[in-house]
Amino acid sequence: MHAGEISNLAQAQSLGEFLLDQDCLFVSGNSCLLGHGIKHRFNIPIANTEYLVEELQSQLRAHQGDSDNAIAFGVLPFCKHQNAQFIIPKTVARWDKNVYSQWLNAQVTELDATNNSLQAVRYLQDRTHFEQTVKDAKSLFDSNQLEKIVLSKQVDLEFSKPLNRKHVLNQLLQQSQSGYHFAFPTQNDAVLMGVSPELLLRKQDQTVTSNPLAGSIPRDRCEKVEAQRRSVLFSSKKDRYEHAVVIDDMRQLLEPVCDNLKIPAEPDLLSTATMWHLSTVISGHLKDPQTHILDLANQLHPTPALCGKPTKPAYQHILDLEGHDRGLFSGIIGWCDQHGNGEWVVVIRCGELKAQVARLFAGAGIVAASDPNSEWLETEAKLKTMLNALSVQQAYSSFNK
Ligand SMILES: C=C(O[C@H]1C=CC=C(C(=O)O)[C@@H]1O)C(=O)O
Repeated sequence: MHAGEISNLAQAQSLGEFLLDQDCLFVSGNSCLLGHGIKHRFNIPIANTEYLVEELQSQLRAHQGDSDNAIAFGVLPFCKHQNAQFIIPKTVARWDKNVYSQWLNAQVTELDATNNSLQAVRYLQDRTHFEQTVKDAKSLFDSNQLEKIVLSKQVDLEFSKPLNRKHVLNQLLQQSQSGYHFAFPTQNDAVLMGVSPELLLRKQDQTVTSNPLAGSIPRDRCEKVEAQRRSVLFSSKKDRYEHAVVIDDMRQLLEPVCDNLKIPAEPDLLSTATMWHLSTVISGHLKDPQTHILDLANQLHPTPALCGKPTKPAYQHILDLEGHDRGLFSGIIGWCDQHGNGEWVVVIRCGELKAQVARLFAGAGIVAASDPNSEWLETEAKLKTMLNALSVQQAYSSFNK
């Protein structure tokens, strides 16, 4: 199942429609990997990485057909006691991103956007709850139990009519030029879609690349304010520390398995349509060419950008403090082939769309210097990627007044 190349609209149009209940999408740079139809869907527990990789490889072999390099799309949950979901598509094609965007855009009409209003907003963790968890977490830093923890909220948006998922995906592509757009039909008849800014791991032969993010500030329309915010973020001791905790953790895991691991001494700034982040691009050359991408990705996951440091106690405190299962949110999503190459990003700036409800997720890294109110506002700003794609930014704000 070698991925064929789709580079013009005429070629694309001959393929019919993108069907969100059975097609998978993963966008990286100018290229989209598209899986059409479901040949085989399966689950694998993620608690044991060796088992995960062996089972995945054996499923790919069993369903490779006449291909010499079958591809699976998948999503790993946040919790290590749950299962990853995988899909081996009937066909796979690599598209030029612009061609894919035009093709998708041609499948939605303006009518799709109208007459669907926001009826209710239900927080699984509301502002009071979230701010209290930040305060509780701060007492754990005082007693030296933790260096960092990522706390999150989930919110259900209920609409008057079933959501037009294709329209929402189209909006995500139109509104966010950069980032890794994804769509994956989950087992419970929902579609997980979003645009993640954070590359956990890419592997092509012996080369691995990662782009961890941690430390954030919302964007602003005014160029002057933007410049101020960039400089505040870049020089913020609190955000630099939040970032350094993630980088140290990744270095520990990648250094022993890579030759020539490159990690810049200082972070850079990366922007999405709504946020600025501290960002570091890490690259290395794998010592063992046989290493499968999920060998490493499942060990790196969850990094302190989604969980905390030390990982195990942070994870346990997240369960206690948040009080709701994160499910696939803050997991990892991507694809891999039979040679163990692939690309996985963290499941953030996204939503699970099911019938009339969109469940959104947003988290923030908490360290000793965190302020509960600012962290809540940061999570609100992070929701904007999906609120804008759902065209409900204003309606959502009026529910919060
Ligand atoms: C947990 C999220 O963001 C993570 C990724 C980038 C920056 C983050 C931060 O600055 O807190 C978070 O660690 C989210 O967007 O829901």
